[in-house]
Amino acid sequence: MKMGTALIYDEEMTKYKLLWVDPACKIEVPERLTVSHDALVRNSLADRCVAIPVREATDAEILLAHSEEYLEAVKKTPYMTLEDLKEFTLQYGDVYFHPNIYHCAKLAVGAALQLVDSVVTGKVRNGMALVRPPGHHSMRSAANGFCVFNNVAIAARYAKQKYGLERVLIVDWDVHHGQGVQYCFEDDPSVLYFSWHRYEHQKFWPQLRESDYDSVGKEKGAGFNINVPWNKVGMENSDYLSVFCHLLLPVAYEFCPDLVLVCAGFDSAIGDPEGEMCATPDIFAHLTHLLMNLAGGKLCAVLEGGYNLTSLPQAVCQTVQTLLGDPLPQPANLSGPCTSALESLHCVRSAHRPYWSCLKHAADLPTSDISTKRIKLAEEEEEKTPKEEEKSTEEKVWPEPPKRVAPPVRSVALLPKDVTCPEGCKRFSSSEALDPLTVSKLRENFLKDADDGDALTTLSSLISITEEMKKNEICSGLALVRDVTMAMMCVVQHAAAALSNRVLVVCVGNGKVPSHIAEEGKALVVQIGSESTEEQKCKYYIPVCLKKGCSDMSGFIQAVFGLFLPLGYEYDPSLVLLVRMPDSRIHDRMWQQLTALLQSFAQGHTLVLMQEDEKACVGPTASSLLGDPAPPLERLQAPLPQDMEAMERLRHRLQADWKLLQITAPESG
Ligand SMILES: CC(O)(O)CCCCCNCCCN
Ligand SMILES: [Zn+2]
Repeated sequence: MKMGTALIYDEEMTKYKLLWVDPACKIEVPERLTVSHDALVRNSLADRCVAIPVREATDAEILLAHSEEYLEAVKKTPYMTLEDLKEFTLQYGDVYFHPNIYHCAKLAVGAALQLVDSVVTGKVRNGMALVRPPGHHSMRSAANGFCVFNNVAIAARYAKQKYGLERVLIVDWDVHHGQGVQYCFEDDPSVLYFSWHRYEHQKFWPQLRESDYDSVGKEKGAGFNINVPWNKVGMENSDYLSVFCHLLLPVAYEFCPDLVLVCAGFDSAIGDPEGEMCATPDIFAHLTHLLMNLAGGKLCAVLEGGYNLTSLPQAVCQTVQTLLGDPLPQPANLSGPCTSALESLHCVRSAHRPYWSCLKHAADLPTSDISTKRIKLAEEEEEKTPKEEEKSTEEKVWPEPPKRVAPPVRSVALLPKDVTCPEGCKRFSSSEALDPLTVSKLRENFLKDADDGDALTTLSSLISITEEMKKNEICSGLALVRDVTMAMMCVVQHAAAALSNRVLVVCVGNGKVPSHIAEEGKALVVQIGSESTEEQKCKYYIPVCLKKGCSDMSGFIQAVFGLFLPLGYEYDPSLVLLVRMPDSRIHDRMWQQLTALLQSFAQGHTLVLMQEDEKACVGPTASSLLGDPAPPLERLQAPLPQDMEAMERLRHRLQADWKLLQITAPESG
């Protein structure tokens, strides 16, 4: 049954601020929290969430990540004079204290722990905590970067200790490196820490050598710390999605976490004075969605940074709306990753090749290893002529994120009469008759025997469903049909021609897929099976072959992340047709993961076609279409080398046409 989304917020955490002049800290203002919460209220998102109260963290909880002497020192701050507070602050970097900040810091930790409790005990499915002070820079015995206690690091330790979780994934999409988290877990294989961050070859704050891609973790923790340095500003949606598809998601699925914690900083969004990036707020809807099928959907997002009071609330709303299960917005401006991002991606993948079987086939370090660039560029920096004044981030403009309207009907089912309709789905019966022209075309084009009334009803129903999707009256649908290939042909023909849709067709399993439907680019057909179907005929028909077929989960998931998702994002369809070919032998869990992940596209307009005898798949498919998190895959063993090499060759061949398939910078080949 559909569980809720927790929202944890208390205005007490707005009751501290900078009491003196400090240019480094002036951006960290109480309004960050009020504008974010007000936006959730204004967009009727707050009242769709389960409000969970904050609480103060106990000493014991804070001591999970901090030293006693540090806690004792911070405990004294409420009684300090302004001069004492200034003096006390001097020992730390880029942070300020206030008589009420200790209280707020305890509430920020407590909020994160309340969120963990609500998600892990199943009171809610997922949730977000809007907190300040942030946490990911604070260290065992030091405040740093606006942070006093490390909210997410404490939450990870707390979750393991209280609930015996074995593996926790921390995804830090804040634009700064959460070095405090890295230090906390770098020798700990049970906590995988992933962070991307503005780095500029160590020139950007906090200018740490250990924030570079070659900090992979220590001793037993080797491989469980992943740093993606952004060596240029201006990173866009494509850069973020490429790193998710080609690095974070394959590794995260291999890690198979019991809980996902997000250091949800939104200073990585456009307009932020710290990040100076160009990714639009709607991208956080996609980043959230791509993480929501890990750990059975157990996802806790905890606010870190975000200093542009326009993009911050927009990104917070995009994140919460996705946690609530609403359809995703069409991703904006995917132009392909930039060279600098590809260099970083390439370096991180090769640095982690020894630790993750999904990266075993990553190419070697590029000859021009970017770490050497760190020194060279720093030297060049001096004599560089001053660039013409860039637009300041505050003047940056971007379109309001599109309204994400959930259609009145979430999912329909076209089923034989004897098959019960899954709860939450609406049984589809073609109410209005199709216009006679369409019917006659169906007869002549698709029906083997023109008098096959049932087939005609099925096909005309499928067409009606695609039309109602087009009008956004239905979000998604599933259909049990006698002949999936004929049904697929019919839907593609109609959708492409009549509705000028771009249709992404994902065929799971062997079987002849008439590639002519892909010819003119109105449909992109990807097919995954065990036979190396004839060489790929054109740019829009892409066969993927797995030696052991679709039952091979690790090979399959690599194809999903390395090929299907990047292709889907770039193709940007308005309809996704997921076809389960007869005897595909795909595991239900993998099928549910695929059904869930494909809802990244076309604002969730997914139509699933299955053979009539696959009644058992109706329930699981429906639950994924209804937005229930797909159950976790068990721990994946290594994908077959020959499959990975074949996919590598395919990716290499296609990347000229499909930029999001690139994982290395052009010149490094
Ligand atoms: C949570 C967080 O990662 O957003 C904190 C960022 C601290 C930035 C300190 N330097 C600021 C320099 C001012 N231009
Ligand atoms: Zn930040």
